[in-house]
Amino acid sequence: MSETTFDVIVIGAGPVGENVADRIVQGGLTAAIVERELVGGECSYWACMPTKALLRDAAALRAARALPGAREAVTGDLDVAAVLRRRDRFASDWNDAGQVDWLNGAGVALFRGQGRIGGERAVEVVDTDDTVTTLQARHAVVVATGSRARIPAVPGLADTKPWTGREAASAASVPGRLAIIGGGVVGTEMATAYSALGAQVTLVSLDGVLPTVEPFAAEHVTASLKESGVDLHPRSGLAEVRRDETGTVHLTLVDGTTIVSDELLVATGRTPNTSHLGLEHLGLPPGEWLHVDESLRVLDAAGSPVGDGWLYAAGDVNRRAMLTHQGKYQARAVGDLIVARAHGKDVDLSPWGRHAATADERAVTQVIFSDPEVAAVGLTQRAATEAGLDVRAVEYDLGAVAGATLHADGYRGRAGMVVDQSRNVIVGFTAVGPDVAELVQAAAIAIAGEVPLDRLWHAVPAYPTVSEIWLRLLETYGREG
Ligand SMILES: Cc1cc2nc3c(=O)[nH]c(=O)nc-3n(C[C@H](O)[C@H](O)[C@H](O)COP(=O)(O)OP(=O)(O)OC[C@H]3O[C@@H](n4cnc5c(N)ncnc54)[C@H](O)[C@@H]3O)c2cc1C
Ligand SMILES: NC(=O)c1ccc[n+]([C@@H]2O[C@H](COP(=O)([O-])OP(=O)(O)OC[C@H]3O[C@@H](n4cnc5c(N)ncnc54)[C@H](O)[C@@H]3O)[C@@H](O)[C@H]2O)c1
Repeated sequence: MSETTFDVIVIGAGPVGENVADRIVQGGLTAAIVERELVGGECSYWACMPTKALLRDAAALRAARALPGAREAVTGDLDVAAVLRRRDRFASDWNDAGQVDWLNGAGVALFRGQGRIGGERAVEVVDTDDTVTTLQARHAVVVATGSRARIPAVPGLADTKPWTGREAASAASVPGRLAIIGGGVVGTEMATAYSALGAQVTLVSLDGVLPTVEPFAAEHVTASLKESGVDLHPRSGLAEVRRDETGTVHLTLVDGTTIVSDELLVATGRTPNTSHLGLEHLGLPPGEWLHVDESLRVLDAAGSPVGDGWLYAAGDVNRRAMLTHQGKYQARAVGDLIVARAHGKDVDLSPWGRHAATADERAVTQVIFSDPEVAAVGLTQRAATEAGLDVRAVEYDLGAVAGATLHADGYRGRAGMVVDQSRNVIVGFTAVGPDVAELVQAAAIAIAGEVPLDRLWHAVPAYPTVSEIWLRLLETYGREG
């Protein structure tokens, strides 16, 4: 019989669970991971990778068309079949053999099946033939079960069998007409992708496009979606929907507008994978997000760590920052913390300390691969003000920066930074424009490093690059003395 006792057991082998387990083994402990679907999770097969592959070819084409010389070499349209084939490759053809090899190489034991808490530090793994294997952890159990699409309770919606992000990411063909509900990140990226792939896209949103980013960035993306022919209903919701016998979807919006479409994508946020996880045995409500303390220990209803603190949660399931890279950052923090506690060593949970996931609160990075891209880190002006900070924000026309004019004719974009005036440090940065994705890491370093503005003047951007936006923002903010 194979080993069933491990130092740490991780439930869910998405990007976060994999990284927790890896960190545990690197720290000299043993780890098992339980996965009910594909090792690699949502990100590898139905989210980050395939969706970015769907967007990339159109972005390259736009870039070529923005240059008079290169434009002449573009003689046709996108080869949609080739785009989808490349997307399949980036989803590893929905085969997790490569990721399983990686787990094996990392020394992590894989158990396939549905994992559920079976008692203190115990995890039951239910196989497809209902065989139950009970695993016992010496130190900790980490829940990294992620999230899935939330389907709102709209009459007829469930019967319509709508697409979620999964189907949008893995579709075998492009529908003629695609209606999208939700103007958040998934809705906006998929409107961009499918519109470029030839679908007539309608986007319905309660609160506009990308409501959580800086308004100037959302305005650029909204204008561009309209220009590319997306039919926007930015202040409306879905009242009812049905799919007729021919497969056509009929939507009625709350304002009475009717829309006819071939497919419907629901992109209205996420719900946690915490049902059937045995949480009720611990007095926790199934189906809810897991609340955690600063060391990512799961808290009970009274706000105390479950048991003596043996249960942790990382990644989407704790809702701190639902992004792969932030979840992997949590994985590194919590993995090292569990190792430290197991060895009786001190843990450092001070802000920016080794075991603290401080960036979840202060320096979340995100790139939205819309057209144009949005790259942001830290707090928006609004979020900073709501957090009680005394901030001043400045913006600058990215299209006026020499590097940007060279990058593409007619470059349109904007960038802004939010400065905490009491400490003279940046707490937020946002850029919108073609190919701004790579700008965000410089800002992340400035924010996480709490680099004073006075010192930032000495980080001289090379000429002529888009990064000269840094100099322009500093000049706009003004230099003391
Ligand atoms: C369409 C879309 C595009 C996205 N694009 C990006 C992007 O470009 N960049 C980015 O940073 N983020 C992106 N995200 C977010 C990103 O996918 C998630 O933040 C990330 O996948 C979270 O990782 P996770 O490991 O916490 O959860 P998941 O990736 O959801 O993995 C959880 C794993 O746990 C397994 N599991 C669940 N319950 C059990 C159980 N009881 N027993 C056993 N196994 C279980 C699941 O099968 C799954 O494999 C996107 C999301 C969507 C929907
Ligand atoms: N590039 C990236 O980093 C990337 C890409 C895709 C997804 N993600 C992550 O995945 C997560 C899920 O994304 P999402 O877009 O599903 O969620 P979201 O929370 O970003 O956006 C959901 C949107 O749907 C709207 N909505 C909710 N109910 C509605 C209704 N009944 N009718 C109309 N609109 C409604 C909300 O107001 C919101 O604007 C996010 O955390 C996101 O950060 C990241």
